[in-house]
Amino acid sequence: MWVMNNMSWSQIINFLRSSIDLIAVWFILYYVISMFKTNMKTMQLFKGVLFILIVKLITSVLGLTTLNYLVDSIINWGVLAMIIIFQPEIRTLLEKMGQTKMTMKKEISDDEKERLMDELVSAITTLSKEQTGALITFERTQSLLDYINTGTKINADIKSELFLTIFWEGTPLHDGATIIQGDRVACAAAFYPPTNKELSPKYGARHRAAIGISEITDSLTVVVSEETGTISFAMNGELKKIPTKELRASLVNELNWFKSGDEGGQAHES
Ligand SMILES: Nc1ncnc2c1ncn2[C@@H]1O[C@H](COP(=O)(O)OP(=O)(O)OP(=O)(O)O)[C@@H](O)[C@H]1O
Repeated sequence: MWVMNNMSWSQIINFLRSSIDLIAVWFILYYVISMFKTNMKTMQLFKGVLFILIVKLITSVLGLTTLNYLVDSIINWGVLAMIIIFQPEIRTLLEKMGQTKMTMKKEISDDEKERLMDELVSAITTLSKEQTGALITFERTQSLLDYINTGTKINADIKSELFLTIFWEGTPLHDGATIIQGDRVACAAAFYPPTNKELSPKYGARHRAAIGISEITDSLTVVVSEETGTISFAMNGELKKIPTKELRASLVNELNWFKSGDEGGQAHES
């Protein structure tokens, strides 16, 4: 109160301006860092930029003019190159800034979520038992619109029969991935950039695609192997085998649809 009494209006306005400035910078940094954390490609970029800045600092301090000139050229052209190379990531970042929660955009009752979970578990379990290869991706906070656009839009209810029909080998849509946005099946036959990681030879193109999308977005992809029927989750660039009995609990846990996180933990296998 004493401080406020002794401040002129212009000082108060300056103080508020600086606070808004700082809060805005904090928000931008927060979003950029959260993007880096979930995206391997941008994480590598972050390390690259950090390396160049350190080299720039060293060359300036030591007065290494030729090297300094070279680093300056890299920085000047690098900004343009980064905008071109990381155009999808920049778009995702801007989209993310304008959204609140992508996973469940509209209010859905817990009963309805239980029903959706039953449909998903039933579909994935059947696909696994019948050794039908499948890729099912759940959008989380980062938009998958770019990848939905590579497939065939469906915008249908989540139904077990729909997944069994999509991934049946006789249909034109069985090749590629199905993407789920909230409580809707957004598309089928989507194409993902495969990972370049070294993987065991037992993993083919389907598993590479699942890991690939999990490296560049924070999505969760369920992969069912055609060869073995094994169910795996691809998240944050890693593949994790999921025993059928744990499928429901693992999905509930990863998708975070239920507030307390433990509803529907029992497997309801059909
Ligand atoms: N880049 C991609 N994006 C989306 N789907 C893909 C991609 N590459 C392959 N697929 C899907 O994976 C199928 C090929 O899987 P492949 O048998 O090579 O993989 P796999 O990892 O060995 O799996 P499985 O254990 O099921 O045989 C394709 O028919 C297609 O449906």
